[in-house]
Amino acid sequence: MFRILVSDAINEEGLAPLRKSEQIEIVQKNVSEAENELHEFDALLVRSATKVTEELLSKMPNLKIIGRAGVGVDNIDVEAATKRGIVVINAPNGNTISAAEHTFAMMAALVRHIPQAHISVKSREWNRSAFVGMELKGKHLGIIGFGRIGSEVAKRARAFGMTVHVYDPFLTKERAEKLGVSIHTLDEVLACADIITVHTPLTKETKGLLGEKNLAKTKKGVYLINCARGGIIDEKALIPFLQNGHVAGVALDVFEQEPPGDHPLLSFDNVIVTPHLGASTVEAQLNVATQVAEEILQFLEGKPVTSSINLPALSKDVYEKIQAFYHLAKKMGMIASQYMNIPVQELSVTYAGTVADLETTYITRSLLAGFLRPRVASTVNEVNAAMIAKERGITYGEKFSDETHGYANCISLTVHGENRTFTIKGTHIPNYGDRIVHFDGFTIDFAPEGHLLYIQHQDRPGMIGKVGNVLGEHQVNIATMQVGRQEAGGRAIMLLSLDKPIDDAVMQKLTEIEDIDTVKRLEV
Ligand SMILES: NC(=O)C1=CN([C@@H]2O[C@H](COP(=O)(O)OP(=O)(O)OC[C@H]3O[C@@H](n4cnc5c(N)ncnc54)[C@H](O)[C@@H]3O)[C@@H](O)[C@H]2O)C=CC1
Ligand SMILES: O=C(O)C(=O)COP(=O)(O)O
Repeated sequence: MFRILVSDAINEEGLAPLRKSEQIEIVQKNVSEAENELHEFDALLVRSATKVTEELLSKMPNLKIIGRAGVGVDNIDVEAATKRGIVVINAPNGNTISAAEHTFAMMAALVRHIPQAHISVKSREWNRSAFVGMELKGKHLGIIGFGRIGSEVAKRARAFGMTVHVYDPFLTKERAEKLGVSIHTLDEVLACADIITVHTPLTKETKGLLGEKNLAKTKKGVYLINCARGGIIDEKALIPFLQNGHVAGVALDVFEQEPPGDHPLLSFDNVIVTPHLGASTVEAQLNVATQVAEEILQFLEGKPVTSSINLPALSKDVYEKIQAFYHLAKKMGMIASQYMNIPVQELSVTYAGTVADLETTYITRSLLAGFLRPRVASTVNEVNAAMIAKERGITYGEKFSDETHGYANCISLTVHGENRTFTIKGTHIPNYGDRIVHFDGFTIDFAPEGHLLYIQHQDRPGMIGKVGNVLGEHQVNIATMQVGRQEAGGRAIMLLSLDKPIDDAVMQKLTEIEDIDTVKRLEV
């Protein structure tokens, strides 16, 4: 049974996929109401109101996934979630149209003074000359941030006969051409625009992007719109520009602090505001809730998610193709980590054959997670494996090769430790399973499953019997056994799979057998 905490207002119909599952219980409470049961939740579903801080995460040790029914994840400490191995997903395009339409509604309201005129008429006034506006046709619109919403705003602006000027440092020429806009520098946009609208995420670079310095570069009489994130336009810096009339009007849907309380900007007649309504339409809320609910369900059923903020993107089709290798790689990582139980500096993974054509990033992350799992006390999975490896000074890299050793596919892992290197190779055979085909210099063939026992010994007659006797005396049943040697009478290995794990006493007995050099338990 999985428990999901829904801590913000999420569209009820959108939750239907989760409600259908008998394995899921949904609790709709805000975080403080759920204070005493926070440790029980497997998933958390939020919009922008819940602040998912490190402190909150520390109270939710069972949490595996955070779903954001919307775009912006600035209310979530993604780094802290990643460290804990918690997947963070969002619904990137469910509210695009609503946010673009709201931006346009704000633009029209701003230049035609609709909110002010509305208040005036409601106050029983009829003052037509006080609300003379400006046409949008023929005006220059500056769009800062040309992603999903910015580009939808541009389409609508063109329909209104506006000229669009875009600033987005990550926008390629090809995409700009395809969308029929020209790319400008920020200074060019600031200098030419009659109206500027921002559509970036809130990042270190965009915080205060329209601050004192850049506001001074805008045209006198400019209108500004922020339907993206509070703080992209610096609220404090804006005040003198409104006071001296340089900025003709501002439309804000978002604020540095939400709600903004008694903010000085609210006392300006030419500042029009909405309470973060960009995504608040029936359609957008149904879209984002459904998208996130479906993704959470997939995740809890052990399937891949497609809109993760902290995992490589993976479609269902791709997941189906890589699934087998993903599991094989994890097992290879676990075996290598236990076998090389010394500090290691580097993992090098080589993909050959059919696996080399797949999305190997994900497979490598799985291998890395498998490798770190026996070494790390905290949860380690594909989400935080790269971060934990970095913290521990372990580098890793991928290579591709044609050498499949006769198999259709082959994954090879070489672990570089202090004064020692270890290589393991594995293959996945459809309808047969995973096989380890090379182990530390030996050609071998065993299934990487369950309680494995590795023994390295001198190739002498009777060795198998001696090992069998010790295990038999201790009631340990051998399920399978594979042997390999480099040359007759030389170094040889046995890999046994046992029905139960063996304890230290049995290990000791095995080590005491003459001609046995090494005995290791490998749990997969
Ligand atoms: N008011 C509301 O209710 C809503 C607000 N939003 C917010 O709108 C914003 C845009 O959302 P989307 O278009 O979906 O995101 P997006 O990721 O599709 O687009 C963001 C764009 O900003 C650009 N960008 C990043 N850093 C930049 C920089 N330093 N300078 C200029 N451009 C930069 C990126 O290259 C990208 O093209 C986000 O902040 C999102 O949280 C989204 C939905 C509803
Ligand atoms: O999706 C976004 O980024 C939004 O800002 C929408 O926020 P909300 O879900 O309406 O609190």
